[in-house]
Amino acid sequence: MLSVSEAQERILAELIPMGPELVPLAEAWGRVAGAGIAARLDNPPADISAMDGYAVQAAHCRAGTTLPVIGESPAGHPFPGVVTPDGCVRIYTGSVMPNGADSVLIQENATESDGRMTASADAQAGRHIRRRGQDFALGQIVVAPGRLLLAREVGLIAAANHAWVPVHRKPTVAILATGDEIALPGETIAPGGIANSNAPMLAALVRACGGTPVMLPIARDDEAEIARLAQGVESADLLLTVGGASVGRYDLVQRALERIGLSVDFWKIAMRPGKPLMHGRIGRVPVLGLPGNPVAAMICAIVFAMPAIRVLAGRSDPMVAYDLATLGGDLPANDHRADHLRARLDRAADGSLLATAFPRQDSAMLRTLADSQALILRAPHAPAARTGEPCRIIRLDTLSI
Ligand SMILES: Nc1nc2c(c(=O)[nH]1)N[C@H]1C(S)=C(S)[C@@H](COP(=O)(O)OP(=O)(O)OC[C@H]3O[C@@H](n4cnc5c(N)ncnc54)[C@H](O)[C@@H]3O)O[C@H]1N2
Ligand code: MOO
Repeated sequence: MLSVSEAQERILAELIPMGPELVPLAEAWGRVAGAGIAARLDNPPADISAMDGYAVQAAHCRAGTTLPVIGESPAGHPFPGVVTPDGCVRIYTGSVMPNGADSVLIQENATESDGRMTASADAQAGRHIRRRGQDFALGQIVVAPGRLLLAREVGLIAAANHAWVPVHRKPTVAILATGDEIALPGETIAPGGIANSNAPMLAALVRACGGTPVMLPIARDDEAEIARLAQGVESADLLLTVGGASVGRYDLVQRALERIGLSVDFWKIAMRPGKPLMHGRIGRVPVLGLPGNPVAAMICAIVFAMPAIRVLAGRSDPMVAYDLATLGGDLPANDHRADHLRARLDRAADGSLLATAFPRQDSAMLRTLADSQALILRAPHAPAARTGEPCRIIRLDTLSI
């Protein structure tokens, strides 16, 4: 069976990021930069005062010096003249420094009366001045292509004087849940039935990765029906199926999709939960066949679908990050499958993260998954581990899922 990292490589290998579109800056949050975004001006655009006070020549403004106030430089209205050794200009935070001045004496160190300012401290050359271009300069790329645009990037792009932003189009991700027992959440559930938790959960994950989910109708355990519902998939950028992935008589997804041209890349990986994961392609559309057990479906989605959707969405950093924590409980030796243990995260007294696996790790227990802040990663054949030893984790509490 394939390892988790081999499976990730094969899934990501052939994905092509979505093409570009322009969106208004106000719509850019959560999107991915589709091109390098260059500054359209210097920031600050001129030497600017960082404080309220007086623009002076430092060499001629010592404690006790009195200088005439020859003018004012309010923000947005630069002083047109020049500051000479025997004068000063009233200035404010955000005002352009007048020519000739090399320092700002803050007003707490000055008194003004009858148009004259008297300093109570020495001015220092260069003090309280924000230099032109010290944040970024005209033409510099301030946001690289592939960067996720959050509030800070939106502010930066605005400061760089753009009203429109080139982004990648959002990938459309079709979600096909299968199974005779699956009912819509809220419906009366027939004996033997179960509410469709997987499709809405996966749809939410797709959104968190920057994609647009499309929930197809639930397919019964019938090859022809599964094939028919998946038929329109050419208009999507990724197909996620869920359920019917294993070896039972009614696990029909692979055979059904082969009817509409599925070519299988791999099926089954050395992972728990998630062993029956399938990867393939229908025409140009990549397909991930997720197992039906909800926790297995979600963990496969985190480990494989998240990076895949992020690649399609244009992200240059698609992988889900691993972190280090300390084990909050003992763990037994692992078998040949890479394990992903649902775990609580706490802070130790020194501030470090403590990860404690829940005692029951059944792959149908969604409440345990929802109450987990992390997955503890156990490598194939990892020996037993003791409380206090280091462990690798995937943090769930920082993924917006
Ligand atoms: N003899 C074997 N049996 C199983 C094996 C195996 O290797 N040999 N693998 C097991 C593993 S591991 C998993 S995971 C499951 C995966 O099975 P399927 O992908 O075929 O999933 P189903 O049989 O369709 O469903 C499993 C379970 O999940 C429930 N389910 C399915 N879809 C949904 C949904 N949309 N929302 C909520 N719950 C759903 C379903 O009712 C079942 O309870 O196979 C093991 N078996
Ligand atoms: O993927 Mo399955 O049991 O390993 O849930």
